[in-house]
Amino acid sequence: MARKPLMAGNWKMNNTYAEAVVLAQTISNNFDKHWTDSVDVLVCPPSIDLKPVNTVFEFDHQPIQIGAQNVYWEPKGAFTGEVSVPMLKDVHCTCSIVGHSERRGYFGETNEDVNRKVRALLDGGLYAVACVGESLSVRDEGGAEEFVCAQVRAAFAGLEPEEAGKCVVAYEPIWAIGTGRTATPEQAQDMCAAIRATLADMFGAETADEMRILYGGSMNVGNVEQLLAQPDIDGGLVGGASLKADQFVQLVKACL
Ligand SMILES: O=C(CO)COP(=O)(O)O
Repeated sequence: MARKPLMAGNWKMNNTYAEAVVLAQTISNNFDKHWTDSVDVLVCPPSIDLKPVNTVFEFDHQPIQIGAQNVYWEPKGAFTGEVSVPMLKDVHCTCSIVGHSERRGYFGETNEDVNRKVRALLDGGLYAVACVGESLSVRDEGGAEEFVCAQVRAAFAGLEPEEAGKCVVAYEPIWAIGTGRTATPEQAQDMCAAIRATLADMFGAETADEMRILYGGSMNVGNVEQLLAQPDIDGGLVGGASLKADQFVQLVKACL
């Protein structure tokens, strides 16, 4: 089964409100809505900018999805600083990133937290973009595949195959994020193949074959073609290059 690629921009903690609106508008102005016949496109701004960014895309009738960078699993209540699945749904998010290495590293997010977030998103009708990836020391010790596949198992523990099938995995080696040092296409492919084998073991080959696995980590217009040419890489989760409208649009076009 041919998987539809997904090109996703993770804006991280960048842009003021005005800058976010200008970036969304510039993407929209340079975007041909027919592209989404063959590629899904997702933008993940800071949560404060989800509504205005989506308003730009909806006003222009652009079929560009918006997603959050993080979510909490409780629906509402006394959880200062958190944002819930119903809140994301209310501003027309289709998904949230969960388990990004920056959340795991700086904010102590655990595999169990990631699993709760995946569960909450699916229960609320949204899908998860679950991030996995090893540090350089884990890779140098030769344990990268085992480490990453354990993260996949933990993120999707307890799901039914139909639920898992809605989700996306993003393989982001920590040593390649924001460093300009991309994994080689072979390194990325090998890991994405191992992730798919893990998904097949958990949910069956048919589901694993449907699920999209993205690569993230210094993806840019210079390396995107080679990465997308790999059989188990179905798109990208892009940080730095997604903050420049022209570059993000080029990355989308590379999926066509
Ligand atoms: O972490 C990433 C996307 O979630 C990747 O970031 P960069 O593309 O800036 O390396």
